[in-house]
Amino acid sequence: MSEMIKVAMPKGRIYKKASALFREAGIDIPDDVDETRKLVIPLPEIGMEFILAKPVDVPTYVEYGVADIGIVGKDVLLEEDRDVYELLDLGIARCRMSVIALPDWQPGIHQRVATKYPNVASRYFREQGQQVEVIKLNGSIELAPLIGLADRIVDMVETGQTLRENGLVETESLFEITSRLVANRVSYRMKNAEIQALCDTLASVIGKE
Ligand SMILES: Nc1ncnc2c1ncn2[C@@H]1O[C@H](COP(=O)(O)OP(=O)(O)OP(=O)(O)O)[C@@H](O)[C@H]1O
Ligand SMILES: O=P(O)(O)OC[C@H]1O[C@H](OP(=O)(O)OP(=O)(O)O)[C@H](O)[C@@H]1O
Repeated sequence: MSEMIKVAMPKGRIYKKASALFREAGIDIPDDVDETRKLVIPLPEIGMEFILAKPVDVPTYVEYGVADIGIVGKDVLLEEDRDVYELLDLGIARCRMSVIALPDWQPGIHQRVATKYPNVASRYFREQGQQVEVIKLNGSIELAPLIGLADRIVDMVETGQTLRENGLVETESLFEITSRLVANRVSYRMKNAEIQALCDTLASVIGKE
């Protein structure tokens, strides 16, 4: 008998794209979970249980092994630095992580950068030899340069609409971001057949949707 796989699934943007990919691969999962308040969704017919998590917490559940696998943006993996095994680039929820500024931005003596990704931003500016103060925010990051909290931000750009509507410009693109399938290291050994089968099934439809 094959073992049940516990999957940490991020609610929100990624869930919608991931569910389309699963369905394309012939795995029947709910196409939306925004309506439900239930956090643990048993799916015995496909041998899985979904744990509906905040995107940023997915690597934590997987590292601790309370989820065997998870789906998470590369941005979160870069920021959280959790010990998980990155199995597959799903090619979904594509965007980029960039440095963004007001069009007339000039490097000053004391520079401040606002971001949801303080570890990534600090690492990047250190590598560039730029001394900056990094300020952690949790959303609406584009506000920071508009109202004078920071000179620049590090944030996600997808369509560029948020930048355009707020008169901001992208000065550097740091990383291309997509969602990844990650696994707990022990689960990957103990439930290898099931996890590898899922990986192969998803791999066969990546980029086709
Ligand atoms: N335009 C985008 N802006 C931000 N993240 C994006 C974008 N496009 C794709 N992504 C991916 O989606 C993930 C964020 O998903 P979502 O916006 O649902 O969550 P969140 O805002 O981090 O979560 P929550 O609001 O629940 O705290 C990112 O980690 C990234 O990998
Ligand atoms: O290039 P675009 O297509 O405009 O997408 C980028 C925007 O989307 C995300 O914000 P989100 O909607 O998640 O809101 P938040 O910043 O409040 O989390 C991101 O932080 C950018 O602000």
